[in-house]
Amino acid sequence: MRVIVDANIPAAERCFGELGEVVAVPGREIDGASLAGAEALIVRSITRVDAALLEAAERAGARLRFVGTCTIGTDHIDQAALSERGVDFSSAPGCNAEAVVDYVVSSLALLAEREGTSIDQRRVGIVGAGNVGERLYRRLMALGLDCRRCDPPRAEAEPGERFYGLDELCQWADVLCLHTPLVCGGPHATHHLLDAERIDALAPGTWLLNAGRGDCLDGTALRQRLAMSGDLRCVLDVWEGEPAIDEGLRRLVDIATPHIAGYSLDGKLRGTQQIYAAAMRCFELPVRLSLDDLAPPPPLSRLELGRGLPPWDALRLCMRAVYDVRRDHDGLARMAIEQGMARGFDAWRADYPLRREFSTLEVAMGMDGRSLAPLLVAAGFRVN
Ligand SMILES: NC(=O)C1=CN([C@@H]2O[C@H](COP(=O)(O)OP(=O)(O)OC[C@H]3O[C@@H](n4cnc5c(N)ncnc54)[C@H](O)[C@@H]3O)[C@@H](O)[C@H]2O)C=CC1
Ligand SMILES: O=C(O)C(=O)[C@H](O)COP(=O)(O)O
Repeated sequence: MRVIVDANIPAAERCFGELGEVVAVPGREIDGASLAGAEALIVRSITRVDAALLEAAERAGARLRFVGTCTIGTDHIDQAALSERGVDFSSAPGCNAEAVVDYVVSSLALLAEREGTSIDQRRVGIVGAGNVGERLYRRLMALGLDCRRCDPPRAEAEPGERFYGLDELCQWADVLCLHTPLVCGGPHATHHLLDAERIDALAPGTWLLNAGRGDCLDGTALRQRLAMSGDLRCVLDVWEGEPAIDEGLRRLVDIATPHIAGYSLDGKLRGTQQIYAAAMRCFELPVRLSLDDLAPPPPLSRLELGRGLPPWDALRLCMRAVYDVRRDHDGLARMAIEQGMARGFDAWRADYPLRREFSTLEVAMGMDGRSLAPLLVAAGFRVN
């Protein structure tokens, strides 16, 4: 069997090699011709799998029976077009949700440090409380922040849970985190959910983060507000028009990264493993590999904290030992200068430096440091 995989999928050969010949193609170059003879296609989010691609693939002699995306988001997949052709489909729900939460916590801590404040005084509004948003909600609440959620589909399905309307949340929050999927129609559409009117209404000093999908936020309206008054702090990981993003907007935001919030090795491997398992089930083969077989030991597995550090300084130190979001912000800025915006955006992602999740680090501390343990555990570390 011939399996076409996005070249940016770790452990692809090891996992999908169990099905047959694995051919790696850069995600943006997967077209009908490259699918000639293929029975399985494994992508990430940058390959649009729609009727046009499937028709071109059929003309080139593909006999697709399985399509999998090793990502949480599915807006790049026309699932109706697959189902019409009887092609099995699977995505990887939740695979990199922990990594996105690490990214957000790391970014909030950096903004607070730059302002000389602490994040535990902030009121955080989370828009989209699914695998990512709900984990973020729990982590931030455990860290002592005041958080509220907006999720109309969940509000309808779970009348016992407390959710807030978007406008109410925007008024209340001084930090707004967007974690919605891109949904283009229907009662809960998210395209430009944060439109010009809502962006203009944000109170000065609000911190705005988007790690969902770029099209959920009107980037032109945000650029105009930042250019006019510069009174918001912004963290953008996702953008309209990726990879050729608005360079003017990139320069104006405080933390600008190239859609890597979920790019921990753990998150990527979890995605690969979930799709490997789905593909094996589709072809009625045994699932032999687990995440433990794929994930190497982390380069830093244990850290011993000395005495006397204030709690949030200790936390920042542990976070930076595992992941420092400034690396990705600086990396994108450098790549944009060296290679131009679109190529630079993809170059940083294709050659992404190793990153592990907070949970891979065990923090040790002496008896007098025990009071730090709850904070570190709340942030996602293991302590002993
Ligand atoms: N920046 C990155 O690297 C990553 C981005 N993502 C994006 O984040 C999105 C969310 O991920 P998950 O939480 O895992 O997905 P999920 O499907 O578990 O949750 C999405 C949540 O959004 C809610 N929602 C839908 N429409 C809404 C609306 N109009 N307003 C508010 N909430 C709404 C849903 O009810 C659901 O609870 C993904 O669809 C993907 O597009 C995911 C992983 C990595
Ligand atoms: O899982 C998702 O959804 C994401 O947004 C991915 O983390 C994005 O990764 P790529 O598909 O861009 O490699």
